[in-house]
Amino acid sequence: MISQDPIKREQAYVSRLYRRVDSLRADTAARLAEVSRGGGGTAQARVERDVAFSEYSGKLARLEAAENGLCFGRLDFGDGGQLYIGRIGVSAASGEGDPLLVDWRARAARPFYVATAAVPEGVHRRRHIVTRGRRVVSVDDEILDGGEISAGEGLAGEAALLAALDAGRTGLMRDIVATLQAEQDSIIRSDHRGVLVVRGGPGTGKTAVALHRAAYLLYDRPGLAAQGVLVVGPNATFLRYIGQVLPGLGETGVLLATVAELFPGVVADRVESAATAEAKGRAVMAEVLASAVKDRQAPPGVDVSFTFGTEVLRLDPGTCADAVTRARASGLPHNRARAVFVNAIIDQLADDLAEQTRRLVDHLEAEVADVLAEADVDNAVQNDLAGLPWPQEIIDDADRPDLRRALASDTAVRTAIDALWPELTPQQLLEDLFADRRRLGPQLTESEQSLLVRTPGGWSTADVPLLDEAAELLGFDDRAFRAQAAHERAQRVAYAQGVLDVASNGAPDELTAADLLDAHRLADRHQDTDQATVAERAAADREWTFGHVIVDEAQELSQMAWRLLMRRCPSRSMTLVGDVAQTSDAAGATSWAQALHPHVGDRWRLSQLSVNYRTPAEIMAAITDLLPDLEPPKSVRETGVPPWRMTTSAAALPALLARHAAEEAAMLDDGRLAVIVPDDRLPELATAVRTALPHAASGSHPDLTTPIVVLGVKQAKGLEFDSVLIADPAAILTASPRGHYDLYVAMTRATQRLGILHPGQAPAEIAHTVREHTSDHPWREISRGCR
Ligand SMILES: Nc1ncnc2c1ncn2[C@@H]1O[C@H](COP(=O)(O)OP(=O)(O)OP(=O)(O)O)[C@@H](O)[C@H]1O
Repeated sequence: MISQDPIKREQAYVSRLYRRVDSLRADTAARLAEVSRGGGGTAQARVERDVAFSEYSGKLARLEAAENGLCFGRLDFGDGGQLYIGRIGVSAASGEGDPLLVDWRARAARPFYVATAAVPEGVHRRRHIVTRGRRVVSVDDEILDGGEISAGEGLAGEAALLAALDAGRTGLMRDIVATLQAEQDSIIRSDHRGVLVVRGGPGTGKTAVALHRAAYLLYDRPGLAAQGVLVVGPNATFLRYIGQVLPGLGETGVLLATVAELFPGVVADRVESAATAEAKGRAVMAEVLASAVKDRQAPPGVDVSFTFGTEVLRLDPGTCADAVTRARASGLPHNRARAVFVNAIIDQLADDLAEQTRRLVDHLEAEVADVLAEADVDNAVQNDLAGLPWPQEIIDDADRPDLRRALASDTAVRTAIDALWPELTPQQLLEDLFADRRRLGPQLTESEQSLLVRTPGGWSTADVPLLDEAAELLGFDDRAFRAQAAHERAQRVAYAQGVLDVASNGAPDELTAADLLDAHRLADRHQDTDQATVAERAAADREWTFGHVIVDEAQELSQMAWRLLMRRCPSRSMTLVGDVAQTSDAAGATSWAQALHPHVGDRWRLSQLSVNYRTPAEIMAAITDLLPDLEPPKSVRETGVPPWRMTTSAAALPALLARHAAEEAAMLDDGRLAVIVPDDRLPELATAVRTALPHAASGSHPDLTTPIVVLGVKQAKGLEFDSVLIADPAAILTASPRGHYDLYVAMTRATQRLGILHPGQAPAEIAHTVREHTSDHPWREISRGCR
């Protein structure tokens, strides 16, 4: 029993914290308003204003985000010291003494997550403070240095953790800063700079850990915010589900995207078969594309001739082949190497033209000499004729640039060059490649070629990594652009340094630009003023490279998608989370080593999460026959509510599904129910559910915050609901070669209850592990039986 005193005591402290945060907020808002009001002025004043604006608005966002659950813990140390832990760091108004609140990411906060009775880390008591709004509703203490090791040893703040896990779901993922567990904390704070793989079964907190690691790195590595963090998820529904976690932690500079969204300007909405997508995802496609580009550089087998003015110019295959060799030897991508090719061709044409002209002049001279010899012309006239400017003096070295320019701008010459080495966009290259099976090359089998050939129009998700690969191979001739950008940036840095020098001469207690930034960051900020956030700029720029990339459900990525992501992160500072057993995409990874070896060899680190926080033990016991070789993570809790299944006929399934969904919906309070169905039955069964529950959400972008949602099994990946009702498990099992994994994902989405309706006999995979129910009201009876 907890007496009221600790609650009162903590309330007093928490209220004091909120007062301080309110005052910081008011102060920051006032400064922001002041900055926003200022207009015009010198360039220097504008730079200072932009800097202050972005700093104050960031600070205000962090203060606003900390409103809920501002303070959630207290550490009492054996030596009498005390620390309060919360979402942000808060210092006293005087700026002196210990902080009033320590940011959960600070080193000092670590014992809150990792101290145990076995290794108390100097902590006497760990207190979880639970608040509702600004009110403290309970506290929960653990004494760590008392010599007793409790049954829940291994879990930090067991009561607070279980309360969080039992709470109803809202359709949006929540942060877990108050109840992070030690194994999760050590991954979040890992100082590993390269690729960190986080492996774990369903519900082990992989997604939560990945997002908290992003927040931690942004706190711990100050330069990272400017480079940006990319979080890649498997689909748009999942990204909406996790979308509030980082803003809720005060971090907004993170781009959340699916792979399909990573080629700016392309909307990947073309539908194609799983087999085609799988074929497009294989690494061999990189070779196919490289060959496709080479094909477009192939020298002709016969002479190419065209007219230039009155001359007929000819390019023989040997000349073209030499130019191709020189261009390829440059090592530049196709479109940039084109300049080398064009130079070589124009050089050759200019030589040919000079040679033709010389021959013409020789011929003319000979003719004139003959005429003169035949005519009786005196010496003086002969001398005058010899002094005339003959054409060979027109095409001398000084004239060559003009001649080259004339050649290069001549339409016939350009048409000929375009045919030999065309400038290509990634879209053109791919359209042409897929339009003609002869272009598809020897790396692919006949059946693979058949999967890829198609009529033009639109792009699929699996096309995006191919477009990106093509963009790399083709390049974009941006030398002039880059030189100009480098020059402008150097000017901005010099200018910004001047501003900082002046700004740092202010009064000692005034916040100045120099306190916040160095000249380089200031210069970049200044450039960004009309460009919104780092995330928005990164989203619009295919060549943006991120400081850190997080991939959730990383097992879903094809080899071609891995290549794209590696290009976005040359530093290879990455956190990859996933469960290879949950791969449903046939192009996805079956082992981490296989996926990563081509990019980082064996230079990656593996961490493991071992506890299932989502799925209760009763439901985990039901999946043992589904994937018998798999060792599932241990559930942290039991609910006492076993899953159930019910036999029906195929004809009766839709109506029965609607009825059971409605019955469960009525029992949900404010929780969430998902009806998970085979992908190809989604429209039909969603319509059926809506006859009983008209507000049930479904479709390609269902609103997960509605109480009932009907999802295809692939859409359910990564999500969770209080209750799950699965329809037609046999169809899920047989829909794809990875059907077992799909049913495994579906069954592990529930935090409380699971029901399964199967037309005909139950599939053997669940027949013995899930109890059959024959009554009309299984939800009610099972819940009643458990009371
Ligand atoms: N330390 C924790 N405190 C409170 N809740 C937690 C904790 N760890 C995980 N959870 C909760 O457990 C649930 C599962 O977490 P999460 O979705 O991150 O798991 P996952 O491993 O990504 O699952 P899956 O691979 O099955 O999609 C979430 O509701 C998450 O908030």
